[in-house]
Amino acid sequence: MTDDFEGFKCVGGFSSPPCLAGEVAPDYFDPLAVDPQQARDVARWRVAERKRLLNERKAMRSQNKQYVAEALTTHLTELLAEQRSTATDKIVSLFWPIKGEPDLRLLMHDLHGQGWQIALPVVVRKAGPLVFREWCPTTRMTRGRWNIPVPSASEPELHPQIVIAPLVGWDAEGYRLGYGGGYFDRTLGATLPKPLSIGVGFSSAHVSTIFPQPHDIPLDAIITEAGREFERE
Ligand SMILES: Nc1nc2c(c(=O)[nH]1)N(C=O)[C@@H](CNc1ccc(C(=O)N[C@@H](CCC(=O)O)C(=O)O)cc1)CN2
Ligand SMILES: Nc1ncnc2c1ncn2[C@@H]1O[C@H](COP(=O)(O)OP(=O)(O)OP(=O)(O)O)[C@@H](O)[C@H]1O
Repeated sequence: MTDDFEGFKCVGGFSSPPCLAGEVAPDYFDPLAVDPQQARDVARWRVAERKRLLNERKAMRSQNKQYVAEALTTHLTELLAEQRSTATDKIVSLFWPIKGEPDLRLLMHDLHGQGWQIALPVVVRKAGPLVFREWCPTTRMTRGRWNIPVPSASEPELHPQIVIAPLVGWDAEGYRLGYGGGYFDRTLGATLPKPLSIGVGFSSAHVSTIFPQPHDIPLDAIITEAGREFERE
């Protein structure tokens, strides 16, 4: 490599940050670049779609919700039994139900009884990755951000191999719509090795596409009361 930059518009050297790549090599194509207008349109669409899906979920009869939680428990029990043989640590994260999410607390108890360690997500930093804290049936819960019940700060931090994420919406390519904080994407994007990610929610929360953006990380599987709606090859 030569140090002669005469021919280049940018004379900063070859260690230019990626945003200058187009100046160093004019034909450079940035696959992660987004059209700002399009990004704004997608963000606006997501706000409206979340609202619609959350209202629909709110209106669901509690009998139906209970049926969904039971069916999800059956499907997840089966899936986790398949994972059991390969999982070395047997740590799975679930969630404490909020805003009409399926209540999988009985599953949390069952799995704990089967020897799984259960972790719950905690927002420790706004716009940061989630931290997971250990939960067991006797754990004292406190209120975290947005009043979400979380294991108290004295509980140990865990690194789950399997992350079960609640869905506000989902599409058939494994993309998830959540509450709009970007927390699961940030967490999955920052965790190595990447945990197995499973989205769970209502079959009726299917949308034809969530218009995935570069920050969206597709899940490995999507489970609803109808069974495995999506599974990565
Ligand atoms: N049960 C459960 N726990 C979870 C999640 C989840 O989806 N479900 N999370 C998954 O990521 C994290 C919390 N993420 C959340 C992100 C936003 C809002 C929320 O209510 N946002 C407000 C807007 C507030 C603001 O902008 O300041 C709202 O939607 O009205 C709630 C949870 C961690 N714990
Ligand atoms: N890895 C990331 N790095 C930086 N910003 C991110 C990342 N992931 C998501 N975001 C930002 O978070 C915001 C919300 O993202 P998105 O609409 O995908 O949230 P969500 O998946 O519905 O929310 P949640 O996971 O909290 O339930 C977006 O503005 C996005 O730019």
